[in-house]
Amino acid sequence: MTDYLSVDQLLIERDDRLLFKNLNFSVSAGKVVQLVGRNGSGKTSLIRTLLGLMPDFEGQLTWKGKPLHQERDDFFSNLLYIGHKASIKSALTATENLEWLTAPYRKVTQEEIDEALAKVGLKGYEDVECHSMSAGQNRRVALAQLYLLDLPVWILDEPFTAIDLAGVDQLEARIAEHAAQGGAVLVTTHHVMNIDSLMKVNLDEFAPRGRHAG
Ligand SMILES: Nc1ncnc2c1ncn2[C@@H]1O[C@H](COP(=O)(O)OP(=O)(O)OP(=O)(O)O)[C@@H](O)[C@H]1O
Repeated sequence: MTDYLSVDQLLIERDDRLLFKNLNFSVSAGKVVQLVGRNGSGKTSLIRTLLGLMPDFEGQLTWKGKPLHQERDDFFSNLLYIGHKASIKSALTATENLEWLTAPYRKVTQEEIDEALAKVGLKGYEDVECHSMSAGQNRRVALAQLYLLDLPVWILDEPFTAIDLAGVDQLEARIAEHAAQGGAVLVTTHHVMNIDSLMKVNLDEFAPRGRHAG
């Protein structure tokens, strides 16, 4: 089983305040890692650290067994990251957003975009500017990338936010399908997921004493 990303003895602080330490886990082919923890426990900080946006940490981060900082190009060319804010530009249409978001990877056709938007329940919204869509619909536009890009590793920060029940079921099924096909997923969510290949990492267990949830 390919270990794509590994976190070894990771310690992260923000403003000299320890968020967590001694954190170890791997994001491997065929697995879904669900990152949980109370608000402020450091889930987004951990993702930002993996993305190279927070250089101050202790411990080792590896990509396919090699130091992540030396393998950034390979990491980013294999990664689909959908952040908490989902990177949707409100002045662009759903189609234009998806063309823009997928451009670094490959040229997608209008037909592919139409199909992906239909899969996330946005048939008929192809040419609608995102400022006239709801929060959940905006998130669905971002999630359409999960049907357009063939990248093995997904990092999804709170992907279920603002999504209705039907959308939640569909997203969960898509995540499970990706893992079943050999993909690897790191997802932060408080949503309870029923996925066989799921492994939970609870950051509260790695927080300093006295800062556990409760
Ligand atoms: N921009 C920032 N500058 C300085 N400190 C920050 C900043 N953003 C967050 N923090 C601190 O880092 C800690 C971890 O925040 P982070 O956003 O990583 O937590 P989280 O687990 O993702 O939280 P949530 O569940 O609320 O999204 C917070 O307790 C906060 O004190």
